[in-house]
Amino acid sequence: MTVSDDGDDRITANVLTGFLGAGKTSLLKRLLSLPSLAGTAVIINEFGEVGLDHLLVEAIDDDIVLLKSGCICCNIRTDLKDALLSLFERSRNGEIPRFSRIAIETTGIADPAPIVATLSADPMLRHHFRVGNIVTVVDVPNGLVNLDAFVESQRQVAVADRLIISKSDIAAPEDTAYLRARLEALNPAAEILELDETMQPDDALFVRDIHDIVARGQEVARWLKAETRTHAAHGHHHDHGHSHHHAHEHDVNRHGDIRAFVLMGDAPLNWARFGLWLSMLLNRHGGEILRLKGLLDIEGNDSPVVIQGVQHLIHKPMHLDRWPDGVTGTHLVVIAKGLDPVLVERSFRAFNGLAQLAGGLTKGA
Ligand SMILES: Nc1nc2c(ncn2[C@@H]2O[C@H](COP(=O)(O)OP(=O)(O)OP(=O)(O)O)[C@@H](O)[C@H]2O)c(=O)[nH]1
Repeated sequence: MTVSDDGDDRITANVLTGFLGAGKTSLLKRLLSLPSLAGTAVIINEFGEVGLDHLLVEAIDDDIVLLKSGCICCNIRTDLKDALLSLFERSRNGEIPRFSRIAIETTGIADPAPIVATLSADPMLRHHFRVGNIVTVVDVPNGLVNLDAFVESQRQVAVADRLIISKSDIAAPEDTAYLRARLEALNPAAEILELDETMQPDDALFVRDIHDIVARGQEVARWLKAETRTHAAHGHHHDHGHSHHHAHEHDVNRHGDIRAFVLMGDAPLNWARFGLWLSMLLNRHGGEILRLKGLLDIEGNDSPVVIQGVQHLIHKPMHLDRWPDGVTGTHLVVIAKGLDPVLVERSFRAFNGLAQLAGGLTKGA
């Protein structure tokens, strides 16, 4: 086991998700061939009776646990827990090599949020594991259709820290560009990388995350870019009647009722009051909030507090040693399904003692 920069010696669990056939196993194989990721155990959740993927991931035979009892998100969270704890025990007993990281590849039709919830909410699991980057693969040939047809596909994109566009080698460049625009609109805080099967991924995909002190500033800077993106998307939305737009551009923000927006604070927040507001929001709307990430300006603190969560779970807040260049004030990126950003913004401002904005929300997508 390795001790990370922040002194946390838990095993990092990376969730790898993406729709059926998107290229998850292929990406995982390439990642596991990197020397720096050699000490990675794998759990693959197969939908259906016969699991084949484990035959494809040869490098790591013994450390693979195959969950066959259906979709991980609805009925086998106990299996996931058992599988994780069993791997942990076996490595501690010396039956299998020690591992410092675990990759959980989900079935193509899973909503990954409950997997993250299992990892972060179960006290035993939380003691041994922490959630690292959630990586979602979306392929160009089928990605758009899947996004339109399946809410699971939208959710996979919405919760991701990294979005991988696959199969651009067999697609038209304009389709790849359009998919990228859709992904940016759906999850403006994620990093988007194009990686086809012939390209070797960087280990940073798994390794560089918000827990890494060196990467933390960069990671937060990316979240803050979301503000510009949601803003641009918002403006775009109002523009869509103009005839000079390419046909694709008309519906780039069409992703059901999932949308990203940014809450901004123009004065320092009271930590207790903010915590209460957030608890109330998550109690009531935890299922609708797919992802929440941000930087908080807290009364009495010179530097910002980083906060992030998936659905109703908020990870332990972390400090950033200084404000990123050019950034001041609270910025909270919310990706939610079926929530009216104007109402969330109103309650955020009212509860935290901030003046209401004239004209309502200014930064919504
Ligand atoms: N041309 C091309 N083919 C790819 C790429 N990535 C994956 N494939 C192929 O797509 C097919 C499906 O890839 P997998 O890695 O098995 O996809 P998966 O997401 O694990 O699939 P399921 O586990 O069935 O959901 C395989 O034949 C891969 O070789 C890519 O970037 N370009």
